[in-house]
Amino acid sequence: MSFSPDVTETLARARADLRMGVPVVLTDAAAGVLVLAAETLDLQRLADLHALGGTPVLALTARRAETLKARAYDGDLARVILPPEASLSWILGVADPADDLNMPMKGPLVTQRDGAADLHRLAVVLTKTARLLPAALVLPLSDPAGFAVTHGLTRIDAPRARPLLAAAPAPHPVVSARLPVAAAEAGRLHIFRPEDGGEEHYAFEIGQPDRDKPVLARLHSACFTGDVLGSLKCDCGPQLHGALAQMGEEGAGVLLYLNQEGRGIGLANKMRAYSLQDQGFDTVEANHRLGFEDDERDFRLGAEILKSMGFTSVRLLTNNPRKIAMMEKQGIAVTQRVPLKVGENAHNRAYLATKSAKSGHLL
Ligand SMILES: Nc1nc2c(ncn2[C@@H]2O[C@H](COP(=O)(O)OP(=O)(O)OP(=O)(O)O)[C@@H](O)[C@H]2O)c(=O)[nH]1
Ligand SMILES: [Zn+2]
Repeated sequence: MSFSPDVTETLARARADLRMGVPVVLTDAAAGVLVLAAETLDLQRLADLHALGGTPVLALTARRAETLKARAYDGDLARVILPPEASLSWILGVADPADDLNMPMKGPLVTQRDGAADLHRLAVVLTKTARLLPAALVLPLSDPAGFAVTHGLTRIDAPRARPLLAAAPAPHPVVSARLPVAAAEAGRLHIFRPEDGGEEHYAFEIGQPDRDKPVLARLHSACFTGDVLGSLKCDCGPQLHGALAQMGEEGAGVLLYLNQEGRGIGLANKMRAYSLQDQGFDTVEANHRLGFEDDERDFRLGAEILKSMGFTSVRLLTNNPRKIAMMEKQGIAVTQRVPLKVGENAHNRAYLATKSAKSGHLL
């Protein structure tokens, strides 16, 4: 029967569970673990976790561990051993850097060095892709399959899930309609939806670009603060409107609006990063203190959408060489980089300078 969810669907369920604070079970041939997202943990579930016995660990990225001065024995990952009866605020304090400067002595944190960390790594990836703080409580289970059935928990078979997490499913076109806008009356908005029920992405097509020629294109990542509120902390709003204006003037172009808010960490985490920036950290340091990489976006998505619209080459409006490299790697030729230098102001000058110094953005 085809009624049961497949691995992609089960992963989407697991993310929704973690966002609600519901645990999930991860298994492979050798072991099985119970996983709870640190961010959505509550007192009752923490008490129940302690009552199960065993030694839970808090799995963190090596980025977060570095700030906490905890040893990461698993390369990109650290497994912090939970002190007996660790409190909810202790766990949140380790996961969330908001109070790092007020409470610099969270440790010393003892980290685990023996045993496999593969399921822990998957747990952290799940919290990241659920747009939560990248921190997961992990407890080994003796009968993981039975535990999942008894408690009605989503169970994920790690070996089958990993390849899917490495390559997000390509979104498929759902609908498109004519949409005249200020920059161009001949506009058409296309909606793309991923198979896993995740965020939809949009392509705004201006005019009728010739599919046999390089199209003027922009891969724009969502920025609610800049695009909608006109934030002065970044240059996203002026870039969005500058790109549309240029396409309008040329009479043809395609603007992809990718829902990868905050360079892929989500709006809540971006606001956490902004709080850290108010404490004096730059945009890259703030991401790292939270446990994220500088840029968590998957630009393959944009290439997939362009291909499904029939485009094979672009004149790309960007200052980011990584976008160009990723397009080329995914089989979209970038015949020209069209610089998009707009919107510099007193508030975003340092941000733009950091992007050029640390993230390779072109001036
Ligand atoms: N994490 C984080 N994200 C930010 C910050 N400021 C802006 N963003 C996000 O950064 C992304 C900027 O996207 P883009 O303008 O498409 O990308 P870019 O890498 O600057 O490249 P180009 O604009 O093409 O040169 C958006 O998703 C914003 O929400 C910040 O301080 N921290
Ligand atoms: Zn922005």
